[in-house]
Amino acid sequence: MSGWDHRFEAELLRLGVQPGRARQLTEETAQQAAESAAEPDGLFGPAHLYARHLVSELNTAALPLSGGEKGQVRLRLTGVGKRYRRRTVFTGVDLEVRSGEVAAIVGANGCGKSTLLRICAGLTRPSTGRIQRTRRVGFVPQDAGTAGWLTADEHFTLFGAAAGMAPRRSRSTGEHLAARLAWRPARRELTQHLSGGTRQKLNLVLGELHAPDLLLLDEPYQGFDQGTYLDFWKQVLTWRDAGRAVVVVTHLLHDLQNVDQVYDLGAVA
Ligand SMILES: Nc1ncnc2c1ncn2[C@@H]1O[C@H](COP(=O)(O)OP(=O)(O)OP(=O)(O)O)[C@@H](O)[C@H]1O
Repeated sequence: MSGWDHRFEAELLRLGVQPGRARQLTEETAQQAAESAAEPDGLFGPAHLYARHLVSELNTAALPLSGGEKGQVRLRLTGVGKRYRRRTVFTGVDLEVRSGEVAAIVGANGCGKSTLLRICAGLTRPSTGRIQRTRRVGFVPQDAGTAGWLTADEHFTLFGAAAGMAPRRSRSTGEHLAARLAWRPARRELTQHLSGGTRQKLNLVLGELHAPDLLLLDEPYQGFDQGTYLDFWKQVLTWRDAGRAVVVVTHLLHDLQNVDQVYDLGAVA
């Protein structure tokens, strides 16, 4: 075994993977590198980081769910916790969100709402616990993940391509979804020239472009005017009626009348 393989296996063991399974994963990884005629370092990056990534993937079991049937579980967290170095942000989060349901995550500033949503999206690794979710996930981060030098149409094409959509379909879907938020993207306008609220509309459309089964929204209405805010909640209810599962981080108590369950993260720290 190479030095990389040794470090990889050692990190798997340190992360609690059973010895037989760790050996099997190490051999499979070495084989993949050999088949690609590449050094594992070049193909997978540093051994310890790849081991952590793999363990996180293994702990994130995909729920075998698709389609719009109501009532099926789209997201399940069991005993999920997060620590940053010595600081425990939260522990023991159990949450289940089903198709046709809207869940709100609430709690004081800094209690870990955005961290929890990133964990649900698979972008942050939990320190403890297990996550199961459907494969088709849309994530709308708090800070718009858009590029200032692209137009809205270019965003639609780019994000659509990542989901395997043809350019024309991406653009027409994006424009249709934008219209639901009372926005008609101008053909040549760069995103950097859009208002904050309009950029946030783009962010929301991009999260929904590929018709995900599960939508994860981190305070998605920042910068919206009153009319757009109401359009947004109308849209949430449309998603729910279409059998999607929605998780929304919110600070606004009056939002809670629209949701099926409220998870107070402040209460579990
Ligand atoms: N990458 C990181 N490294 C270290 N600490 C982090 C990291 N990301 C978040 N934190 C810390 O974790 C805690 C939770 O942060 P998070 O942004 O999830 O809280 P929040 O409830 O969403 O806050 P807010 O309501 O202000 O948006 C904070 O103390 C934050 O400083």
